[in-house]
Amino acid sequence: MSSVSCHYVLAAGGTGGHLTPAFALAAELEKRGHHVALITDKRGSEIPGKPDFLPAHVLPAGRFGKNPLRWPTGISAVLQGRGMAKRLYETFQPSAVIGFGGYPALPALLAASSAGIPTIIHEQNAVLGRVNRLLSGRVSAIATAYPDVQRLKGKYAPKTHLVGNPVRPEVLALRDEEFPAFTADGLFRVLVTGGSQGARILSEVVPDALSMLQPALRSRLQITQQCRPEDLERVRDRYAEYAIPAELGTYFEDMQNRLADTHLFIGRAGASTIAELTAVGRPAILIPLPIATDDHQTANAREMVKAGGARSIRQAMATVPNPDDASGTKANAMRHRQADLFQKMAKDISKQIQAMAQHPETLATAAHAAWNCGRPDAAEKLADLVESFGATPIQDVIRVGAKTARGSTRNATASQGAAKDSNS
Ligand SMILES: CC(=O)N[C@H]1[C@@H](OP(=O)(O)OP(=O)(O)OC[C@H]2O[C@@H](n3ccc(=O)[nH]c3=O)[C@H](O)[C@@H]2O)O[C@H](CO)[C@@H](O)[C@@H]1O
Repeated sequence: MSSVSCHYVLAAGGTGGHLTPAFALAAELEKRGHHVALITDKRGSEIPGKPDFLPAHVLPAGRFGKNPLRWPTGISAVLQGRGMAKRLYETFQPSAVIGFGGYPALPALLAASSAGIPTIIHEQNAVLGRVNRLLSGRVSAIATAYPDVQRLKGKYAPKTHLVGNPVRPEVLALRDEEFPAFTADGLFRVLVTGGSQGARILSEVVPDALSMLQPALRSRLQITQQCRPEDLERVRDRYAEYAIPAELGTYFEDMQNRLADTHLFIGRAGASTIAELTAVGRPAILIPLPIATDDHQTANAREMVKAGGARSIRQAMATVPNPDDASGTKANAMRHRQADLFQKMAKDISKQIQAMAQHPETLATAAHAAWNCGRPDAAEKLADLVESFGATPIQDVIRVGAKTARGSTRNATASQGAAKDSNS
């Protein structure tokens, strides 16, 4: 740990998936006496949970969709963002800039590397994301959440460091607590979430899956389920019909309390979800989002499944069409097919729950296997890596000219130091 107070800039897209680890790193760096600023988009500057000490600078989001006609707008936003980032660095004088993926990270890291400022990217998923892939050749170091990251070129291994995916301190605090006794109050508590946005498929299949459990298990169910706002009433009715007690909400702010009581999690395999389940040690049935880029949620789930901490179920359809959108014979046939697929998925999920939860010890063993996959020191390891680039305060690194060459020397030296510390 460095005793020198430095300045760092974190850059992340404005969604929970990118910002949660960025906030955790910001908290760790602040605790170590450093000054931290955030570059994000408009959504990120307004997101709940942003630490008060972290000033947010909003860059225009330069998106590159599939339509090449829109690319000029994206390129112009990146150039504009790069200029804004450069001006920020001139006053803030960061010792390193750390990107967490998402579009605002692209101009922020391009500006840093062209100014000779050391750059680090953090990849939360088990597949390298689009922005991180674009930046991977230029950056000083790559921090990963998983030991194997698909689409990360082997030639970058020397600058790649496994750190894990930092989670919120209040969730991490549960790591040393015992798995809740399955029989203490007779209840079997199941938590269902679909990532930060919720997932419609869970509303469609989970109530049915739970209703199919054998009576001994079903009669002890206590459900907490996150639903999309438009699904809330339908899911409430479904649980009422099955006489299964359920607390529903569109977003639970107190995830630490929910996880503390949970015996089994059912939901998506987003990066932060997996990091939290493994930090706390909760067994899971994971249903990866089938349309996630490069199927990264299936890749995220793999380590936990292999270890015995989770079972993974493939979602039958890529999308769930709105039942109100279609009419006529073809639409009816489609609805029947969809209902059959949902029914099959519900049966699958039910079978897996039955197998996992039939005996308290099976569930506790899976919980322990999940716990073993956790990387609770992710924020510290990432902060160590960051500090290895900023132990010596830089004064004039922004003055272009000699700085690119100087930056690369610093990068190489710091990267080697960090490799010794955190490459495991
Ligand atoms: C739909 C989508 O594109 N998801 C991507 C998005 O994840 P997304 O942000 O949707 O999902 P994650 O699992 O990474 O994070 C969800 C976060 O929301 C929290 N939560 C959830 C529900 C709730 O009621 N309360 C609550 O606090 C969870 O505890 C967790 O911290 O970025 C991740 C990181 O790149 C990717 O892995 C995901 O594939």
